[in-house]
Amino acid sequence: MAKSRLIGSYPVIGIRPTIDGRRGALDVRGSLEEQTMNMAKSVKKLYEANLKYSNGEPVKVVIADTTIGRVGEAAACADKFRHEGVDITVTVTPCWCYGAETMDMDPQTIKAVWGFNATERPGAVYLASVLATHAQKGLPAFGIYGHEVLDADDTVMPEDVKEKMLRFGRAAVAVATMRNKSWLQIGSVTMGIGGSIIDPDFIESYLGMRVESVDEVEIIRRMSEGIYDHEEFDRAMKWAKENCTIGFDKNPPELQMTEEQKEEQFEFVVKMAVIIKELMNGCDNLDPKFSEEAIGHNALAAGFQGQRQWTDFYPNGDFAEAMLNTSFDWDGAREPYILATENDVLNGLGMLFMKLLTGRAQMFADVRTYWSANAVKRVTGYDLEGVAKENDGIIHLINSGACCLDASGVVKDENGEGVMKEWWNVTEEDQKAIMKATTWNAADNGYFRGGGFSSRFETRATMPATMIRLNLVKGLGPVLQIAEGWTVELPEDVSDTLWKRTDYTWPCTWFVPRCDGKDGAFKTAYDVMNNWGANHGAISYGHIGADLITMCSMLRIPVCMHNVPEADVFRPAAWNAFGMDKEGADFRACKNYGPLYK
Ligand SMILES: C[C@H](O)[C@@H](O)[C@@H](O)C(=O)CO
Ligand SMILES: [Mn+2]
Repeated sequence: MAKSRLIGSYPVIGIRPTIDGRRGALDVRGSLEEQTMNMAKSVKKLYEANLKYSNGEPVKVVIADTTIGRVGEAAACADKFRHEGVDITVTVTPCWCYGAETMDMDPQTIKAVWGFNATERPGAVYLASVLATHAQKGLPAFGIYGHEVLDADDTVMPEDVKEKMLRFGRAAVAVATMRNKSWLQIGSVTMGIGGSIIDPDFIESYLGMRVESVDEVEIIRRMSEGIYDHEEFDRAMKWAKENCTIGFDKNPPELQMTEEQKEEQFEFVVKMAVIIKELMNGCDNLDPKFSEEAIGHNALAAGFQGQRQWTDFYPNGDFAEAMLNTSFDWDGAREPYILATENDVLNGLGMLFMKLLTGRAQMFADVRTYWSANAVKRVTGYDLEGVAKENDGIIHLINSGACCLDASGVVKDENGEGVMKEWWNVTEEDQKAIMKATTWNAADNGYFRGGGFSSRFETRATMPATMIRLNLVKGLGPVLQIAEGWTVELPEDVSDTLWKRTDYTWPCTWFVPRCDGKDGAFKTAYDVMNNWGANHGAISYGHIGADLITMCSMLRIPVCMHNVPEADVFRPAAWNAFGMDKEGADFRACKNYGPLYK
C-alpha cells in the first residue's frame, strides 16, 4: 500500500478507564476493576476495527496502564499519553468517580466521556458530574450516555453508544490529523475569487496548520532544471498514454492546437502533476543535489492558481488537479491528495475535512446553475422524476479540473449502485473503469489560452452525497454550510442539452439536495442554491453531515446551514448550556470557546 509521505504524526486515541477509588472491607474499587478495564478494551477494539487514518492505516489506540481512581493515576496516565502522542481521549466508567480529581485536564486533547448506564453503580451520575466540571473549567467534552439501562455484567456496547463513539472518533482523528501539517498555496489570488485570498491566521488558529506558499515559477524551474523524480515521470507518461483517452476538441478549428503541440502539452501537464505531488509531500527519489526540494512542504492540501495568469500562457492544471484528487494514479491506488483549483483554499479545506472523515476522493465544483422542473421542461421537454421532482429541481455542479475522477460513479458497490470507495478499497478494475469513463479534452481556448486538457465525464449514477462550503465572514469568522442529497442521472439527451449550454468539456454532475418544503434554506433546491455562500462547493460521497457537525464543534466553526436531522447532531455537552435552539447555541458556544489554537 502506498504510504503517505507526510511528515508528522497521526493522532493517537487514549482510553482512560476511571474508577471509584474506595477500598476498605467491601473493596468497592476491587469489585469494579475488571468491568472498568473491559470497557476500555471494548472501545479500543471498536476503534481499531473501524477507524483508519487517511493513509489507510488503522488508528492507534492506547489504554492507561491502570484504572484511574485518584489524581496520581490521572497524572501518570497523562504522562504516558504525552509520550504516546495522544491527541484524543475517551474516559470510560461504570461507576461513580471523583471528576475533578480524575478528569482529563489537558487543554489540547479532544475529549469524550462514556458513563455506563447500569444502575447498580452510578456511572451515568459520574458522567453528568464530570461533564459539568468540564464545562466549569472551559474544557468541553462529548458525553456518551446509552439510552437503555444495561445489566452490570453486560459487555456488549449498545448500538447508540457505538454510533456516538465512532462519530466522535472519526471527527476527532480528522481534526487532530491536521495539526502541524501545511496548506500549500501555489500562486495567489485567482480571478478575484475571495476564497483564494488566503487567511493564514484562520488556518493557523482554527486548524493548527501552517500556510506554505510558492510562486508558480517554481514549477517551471523544476521542469527546466530536471528537479523531479524522472523514474516516476516515466511511469506517469507511460501510464497516461495507455489510460488517458483524448476526447473531442470543441475549439474553433482555426484556434485548435496542432497534434504536435497537443503532444508536447500532454507531456507538460503530466510532468506538472508529478512536480506538484513533490511540492506537496517531498520526494525521496530526487538527485541528492536537490536535498532541499526533496523535503517538500508537508502539505496535507494545496491550491493551484489556474485561470490567470498561468493559463494565459502555459497549459492548464486540470490534469494535475483531477489526477491528484483521484484515489489512484500511475502507481495504483493511493491516498487522494487535496488540490483545489482556482486556489480556492476555503473549498479545498472543505474537501480536506471530508477526505479525512471518509478516506474517499473528493469533488470540487462550481455550484453553477439551479434548474427548476419547469425550466428543464421548457428547454428539453423532460419531466424531472424521483428526488429531482420531489425537491423541485437539480443543481448543476461543474468546474474545470479539480473534481476527482471517482465521481463518474462508474464503480459499483455490492448492490450494483454507484459508489466512490475509500481509496484503500479501490481495485485495479475500478481504476480501469474510471479511466474508461473519462476523456481528456483540449482545454477551452477562451479560458485557457495556454492550452492543456480538461478531464471530462458525467456522473451517471444516483449516489448519496454531501456538499459543503466553508465561508469566512468578517466580524463573525468561519462558518460551514452542509447540504446532504444525491447525485442523479438524467436521460443522456436531457443532460447533454443542459450541459452544452455551459462548459461541455468539463466534469458534469447533477445534484439534488434533500429539502423539506418549509420556508428557509432547504425549501427547495432553488433555496439551497440561493443561500449558498460562494461559487464553489466541496462534495463527498455519502451522507456525512452529522460527522461534519461534530467535527465543526471540535474546531469551533459554527454550522450556519444544514439539513441533518436534529437527533443526529452530536456536540460537546457544554453546548446545551448555550440554549435549546441548537443552531444559536452552536454559534454562542463557538464564540465562547474560540479557535482551538488561539
Ligand atoms: C468563467 C471562469 O473562467 C470559470 O472558471 C468559472 O466557471 C469558474 O469556475 C469560477 O469559479
Ligand atoms: Mn470555479
